[in-house]
Amino acid sequence: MAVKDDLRTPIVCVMGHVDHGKTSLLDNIRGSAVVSGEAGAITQHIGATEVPIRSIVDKCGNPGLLDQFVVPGLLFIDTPGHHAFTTLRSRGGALADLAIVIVDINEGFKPQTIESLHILKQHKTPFVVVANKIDKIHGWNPQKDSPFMASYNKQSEHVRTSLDNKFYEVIGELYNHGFSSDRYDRVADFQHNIGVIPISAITGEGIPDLLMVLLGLAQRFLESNLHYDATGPGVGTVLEVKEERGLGTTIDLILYDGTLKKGDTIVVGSLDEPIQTKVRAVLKPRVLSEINVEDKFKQVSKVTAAIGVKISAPNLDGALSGGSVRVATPETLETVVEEVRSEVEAVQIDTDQSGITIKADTIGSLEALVNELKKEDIPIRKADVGDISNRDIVEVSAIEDPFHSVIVGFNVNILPDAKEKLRSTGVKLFMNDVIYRLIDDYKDWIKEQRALSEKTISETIIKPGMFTIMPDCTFRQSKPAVVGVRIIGGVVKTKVDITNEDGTVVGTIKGLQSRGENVSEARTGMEVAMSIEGPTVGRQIHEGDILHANIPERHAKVLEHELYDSLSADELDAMDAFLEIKRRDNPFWAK
Ligand SMILES: Nc1nc2c(ncn2[C@@H]2O[C@H](COP(=O)(O)OP(=O)(O)OP(=O)(O)O)[C@@H](O)[C@H]2O)c(=O)[nH]1
Repeated sequence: MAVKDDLRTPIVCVMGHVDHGKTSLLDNIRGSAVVSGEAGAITQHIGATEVPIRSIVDKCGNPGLLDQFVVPGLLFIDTPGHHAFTTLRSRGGALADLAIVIVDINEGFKPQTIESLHILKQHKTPFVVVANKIDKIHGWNPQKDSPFMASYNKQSEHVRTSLDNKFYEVIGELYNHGFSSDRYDRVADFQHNIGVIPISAITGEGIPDLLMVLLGLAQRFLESNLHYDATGPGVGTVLEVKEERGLGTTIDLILYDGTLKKGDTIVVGSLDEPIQTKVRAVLKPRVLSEINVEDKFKQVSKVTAAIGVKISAPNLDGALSGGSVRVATPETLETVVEEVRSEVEAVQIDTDQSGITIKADTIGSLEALVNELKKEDIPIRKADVGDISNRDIVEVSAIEDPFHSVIVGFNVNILPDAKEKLRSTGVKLFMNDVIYRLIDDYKDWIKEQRALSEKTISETIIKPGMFTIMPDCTFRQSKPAVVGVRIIGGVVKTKVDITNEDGTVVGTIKGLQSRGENVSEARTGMEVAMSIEGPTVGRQIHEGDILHANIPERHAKVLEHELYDSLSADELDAMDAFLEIKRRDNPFWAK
């Protein structure tokens, strides 16, 4: 086997929690690849670093391995983070073919570690986990750039045990999140098991192993996806829209298929109409030897996937981070414009009649947020890219449903005038840079609000209650009548009117006594003495009568529509019995 010409370089993204070492890992991969020799010199792209296969194999100290691989190397996206991962899409999927989730072995899982795993699972992207900062384990004896096992074997028994313990905590946490995993050298089937590699981004220990495992993954799972057509029209994703001196607005993009040339007509995703423009220049970064040249970039006439390049072209102002860039010919232009438009609309338009409003910084992260909210059945009224503006607040404040008078912002800021406006409205705002934190916060808030409003309602609403006057238990005939009653459904309280089986109000409960003590309410099963203002026993009420708490129509509606789920079985029985009486004459009572 040898490198196949029609396979493009797999694209790799590094994800993980803040400070767990994403940038250090990328620096290490970039730096050590540079020093590893001529043949393996890395290529710096715009927004990405390419490590050729030869460099990886050299690093592992086993040139024989070269024959085993067919992919030309690995292209690491230079912007780390799950955010970059979600932003960088290719036709609705993730742009990255592979991912590395980095976790500080001494700190374990953190919110963004978990978020990264969720996102990768959703996109079905193959990944490895690296347990970083092994050099910080107490007593560690660093072995610069050494493969992990060689380094491990040089550690004392005590250090090895300490590493093993921490390592198995990582494995345990992965298990808790639904992933079966093991140390990479013990994984036989990477499709069902996640490989975990202990590394140090500072000393370079374990990095050769990481690169080898990535290559293995690429080869095993991606070969079929990596075929590309070098002569086909270029397709890419916008990494960043940037103002450059002398060039105007430019876009940095990762081209993941086909070819892109100077003079090509391209269609670029935008929140408005897709941008149609002509490539003025295709730019690559200058290499170190050309440092004396003034310009940061050099022009090339054409590039082929996978590569990171900068493009200068007219009218790029509205280009969307994470959006598509596609080369079109006069014949395909119309179709390509339509496809690019529908990619953007698919995220924006797929919203509900009523629901919350969401904002995110890029089209990719907006899509990730929409997906997560949909999974939770949270309705979305409007999904948009950009900071939270005054207009957003005004629009949302007009929504009556308090649960929908909500803005959820992912990785965005609130503009100063909007902040001002927010104070004078009832709009609830959630902002975070971890999607599932946002969702949890929103759900917790809803729960809290529901409980609060149910509590207020249930304190004022008259609940269903049904009781019978027990035989031989008339203690006083009238003014007030005092009788012994048994509660047979729901709850009765003082100051509540009561009706008989005809629906006629016969009096008001004045007091309740249980075992000689005054009580304010009595529940099903209790036998209490009840004083009733109004009736006389033997006339309006009799021993053996079944009587009901008189629920006003408005209360009955609230009970049926809002509190039904919170009523107990016996309360429901009492409710049904009461409704039956009221609806005998008027079937639409409380409907
Ligand atoms: N000892 C040791 N320190 C490390 C290692 N990896 C990273 N660090 C340190 O940890 C800190 C954070 O590392 P970064 O690479 O900036 O982490 P990051 O994940 O890119 O952080 P953000 O970009 O803020 O999300 C820095 O001080 C690094 O020097 C490691 O393997 N060993």
